[in-house]
Amino acid sequence: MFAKAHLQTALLLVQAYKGEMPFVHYAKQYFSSHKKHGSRDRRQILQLCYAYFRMGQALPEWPAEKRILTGLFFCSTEPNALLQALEPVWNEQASMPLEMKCELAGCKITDLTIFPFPGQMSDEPDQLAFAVSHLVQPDLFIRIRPGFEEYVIKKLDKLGISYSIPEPGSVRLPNGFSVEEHFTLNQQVVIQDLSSQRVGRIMRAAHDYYQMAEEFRIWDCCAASGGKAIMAKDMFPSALLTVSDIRSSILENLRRRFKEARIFEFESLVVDLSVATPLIPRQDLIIADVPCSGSGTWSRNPENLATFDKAEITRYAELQRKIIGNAMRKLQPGGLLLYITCSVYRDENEENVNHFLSNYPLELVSQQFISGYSEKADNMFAAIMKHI
Ligand SMILES: C[S@@+](CC[C@H](N)C(=O)[O-])C[C@H]1O[C@@H](n2cnc3c(N)ncnc32)[C@H](O)[C@@H]1O
Repeated sequence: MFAKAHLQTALLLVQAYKGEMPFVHYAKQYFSSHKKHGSRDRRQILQLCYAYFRMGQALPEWPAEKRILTGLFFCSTEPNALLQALEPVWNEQASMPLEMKCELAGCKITDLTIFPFPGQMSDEPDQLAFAVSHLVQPDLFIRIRPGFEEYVIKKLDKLGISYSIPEPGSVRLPNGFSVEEHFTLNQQVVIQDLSSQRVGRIMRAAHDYYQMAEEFRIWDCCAASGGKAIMAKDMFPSALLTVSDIRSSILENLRRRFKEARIFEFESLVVDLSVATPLIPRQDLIIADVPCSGSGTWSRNPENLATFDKAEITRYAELQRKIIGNAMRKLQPGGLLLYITCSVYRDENEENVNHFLSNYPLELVSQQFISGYSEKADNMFAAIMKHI
């Protein structure tokens, strides 16, 4: 009976939500003005809402209630109490392959065009596999900081949890594992998606290929709280690091994280790169992990699958061009520009790289779609360009 009431609340929420803020904040506001929902109710309602969002653009002609239930069925990998209460016949088949679930639900797997604007995507992903990957919540990944490899693995073994090592230094953990309870966050390990860690390997390869000195200048020009910057410092400890971001509050987070990470020597500054270039020396490596649609990470915030506005792709692509235009003024001849997005849209990725190559003295070293969708990880794009 509660499940049916929760379904009605979820229906109300998903139909009222228009993408005005992250859904988690929207739902929080709703629950704070509707105190009758206890924590178990809230969990179930949210589960139903997210099941709906994970259906994204698929089967738009189906009524919203049916899309919630179908989403719940498709997202369930084993029988569970909520599905049992709402669709007991489907619950018995919860572990079936997706193709068979589709038959049972009255659709075909090719109807699962979950992802918005697939025609705008970079060529790389297999569109259907990519679309249905959004039915699954990605895993949690940590990067082990240099010197703590043995300690972390021993501790994970001792805890007896199920983990795996997709690549040396990376650990895949079950969602819900409390990293901070067991490790000193940022000192021993950093929470960082697998694809983001792979960007580090691209950075390392380019550095080694060009035989750059170990002591060189790095500028992380869109640093946020410093995920890429900490990784860069772990790879090149003697590099002279500058970090900047448009938001001073996020740089405060960065400074706290850097302290925990025992990184004390760096310059930090607030700068809006869409309109200005900071007064800093020319750099050997600029890391530009630019603001983007985030479309490669929508498995983590699936409400975007249902609400994303196409005009945002152009808005981001233009902002990215402005940012690179100003950052370029500080790239040393012979230096490297590492352009990164967590987008799957061509305009933010390959098209922007073409624009940079045509407008600045740059040559392409490599560009790569870092595909995470088949590994329960994010999807990213990275291009390395050299100042000629
Ligand atoms: C994708 S995030 C960077 C993530 C970060 N590199 C990491 O690994 O954790 C992009 C950052 O760009 C910043 N940003 C947005 N617009 C900007 C601008 N005009 N100038 C400089 N930074 C900007 C945002 O505040 C955000 O922190």
